[in-house]
Amino acid sequence: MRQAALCRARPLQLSKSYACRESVSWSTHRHISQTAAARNSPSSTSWHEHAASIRAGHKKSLLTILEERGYVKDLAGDRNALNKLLTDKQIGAYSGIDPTAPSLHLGHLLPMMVLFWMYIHGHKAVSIIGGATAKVGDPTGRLTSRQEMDRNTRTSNLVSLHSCVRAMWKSVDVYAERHGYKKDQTWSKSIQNNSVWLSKLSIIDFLSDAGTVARMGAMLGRDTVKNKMAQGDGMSYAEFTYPLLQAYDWWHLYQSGVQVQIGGSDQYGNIVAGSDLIKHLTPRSSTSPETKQLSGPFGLTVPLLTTAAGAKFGKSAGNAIWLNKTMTSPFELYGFLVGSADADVERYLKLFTFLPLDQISAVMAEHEADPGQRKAQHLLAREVVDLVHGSEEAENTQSQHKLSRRPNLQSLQAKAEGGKEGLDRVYLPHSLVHNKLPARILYHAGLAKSNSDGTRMVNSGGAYIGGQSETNKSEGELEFRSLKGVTASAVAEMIEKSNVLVLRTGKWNVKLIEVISDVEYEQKGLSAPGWEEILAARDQTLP
Ligand SMILES: N[C@@H](Cc1ccc(O)cc1)C(=O)O
Repeated sequence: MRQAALCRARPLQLSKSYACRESVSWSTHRHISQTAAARNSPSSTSWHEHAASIRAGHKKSLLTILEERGYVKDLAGDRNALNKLLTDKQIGAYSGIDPTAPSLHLGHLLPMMVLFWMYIHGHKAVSIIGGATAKVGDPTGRLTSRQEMDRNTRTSNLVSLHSCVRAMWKSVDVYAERHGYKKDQTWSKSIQNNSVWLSKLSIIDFLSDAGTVARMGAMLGRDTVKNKMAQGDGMSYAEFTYPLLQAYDWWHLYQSGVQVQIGGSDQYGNIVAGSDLIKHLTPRSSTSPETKQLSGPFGLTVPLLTTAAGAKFGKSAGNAIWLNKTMTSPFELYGFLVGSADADVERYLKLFTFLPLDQISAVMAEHEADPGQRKAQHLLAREVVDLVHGSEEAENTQSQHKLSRRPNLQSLQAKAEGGKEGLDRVYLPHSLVHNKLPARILYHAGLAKSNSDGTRMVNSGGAYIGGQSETNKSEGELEFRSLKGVTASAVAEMIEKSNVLVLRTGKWNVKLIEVISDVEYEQKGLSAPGWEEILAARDQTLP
């Protein structure tokens, strides 16, 4: 019976990308660059030698690294066997995401980080997008069923989630290199859609493989089933079967060496369902118990993160923080992370960055000496934006954030009076500034003769925006950066916070712009280049 099940399961077609991967031979060498090597392994030594130095206690094993950084909540399988497996052998690891939304969110990043660590240590990483499982919807931890999605939304979610995951994986290579882990051809990653195999699976094969292995007692005993039936909106047969579909994914992947599944802490039950299925469907062999254990499945769940205030991590005011920048701007992502509580930031640095632990301890010591500067939070925010959106975006976002801190007006004035800068204070109405390109604001503020003159100044690097310096402790110290690359929305966000904008052209021409409402501007009887046009347009639209 078991053999028969195996024979049916084997001929499942592999997806194209998978088939490609399979043709790449699995080298037994780890290639870790010099810098990382200094921390983790000897440069370019064989897997063998590296394993020997871990066994001798000279290097940390990958599992120890994961444990030390706080990634491991629960393990399905024996800890020491997994430790040995990850040390001795190049294996495959996977984590799945159902495309219930068009983008990854910050919560997805945690299990993905474990996959990234495995990847940069030479293990084969597989991201599964649950095109098939999303049609059923994982009921885990829910009391109410998900709203059914129409076909178009499902397809568009699938496509955009896929591109989001792909972008993440691309970013990881660059981010890893910045931290000393240099990519080589043995690094292997793939993204696969489980509808490739699940939609080809016949119901009879499914029932006779997974269906006969799963026991009703165990399935009915699961908290999700009990709670949803007793306190929730009941459970459909399809939802009840969800763990078996996920189990089948793993069984499918296991046959190509994917021995580890990683998931959020709520995924433990689904992971165990997969591990049980694999154990049942794997033919008994005459190998020793140890060899058998080492060839078996292992599950790893990451902790559920809650902020110091008890909210689910990755949600701000009840909304998810997305990794797709059209849904959550890098500025907002940075802002969310920079707002991390002092009690959380060290933990997050370990979980969401590749920074070595000694560097994290060093920054924490600096942070504790002067918590007001939020040095650790800024580092966290910058690293995560770098990982998700790349280093250029991270640098821009960080300087925009620094600029958005409200300048201290009094000391700015004092500085202007004492210094060479001719600081001129002007008012501008909201409509001339809000969501306007910086070049245009230069014109309205009287710093450029026209719109195009403003654009020319910005493009030639002759126009600047000022904000309060963070590095310099003297309050109100002005720091200028070029306006080139500063977006209208960054300026808008800045104004939203402080209502003040400091712009400079050339060396000395500085305007301190206070943004007031259109009504107040009119009441004050003020005018600025471009304001008449706004008034004229408004008068025309009046009844
Ligand atoms: N059930 C997982 C997603 C998933 C889908 C398929 C898998 O094979 C694995 C995981 C979740 O909801 O988070």
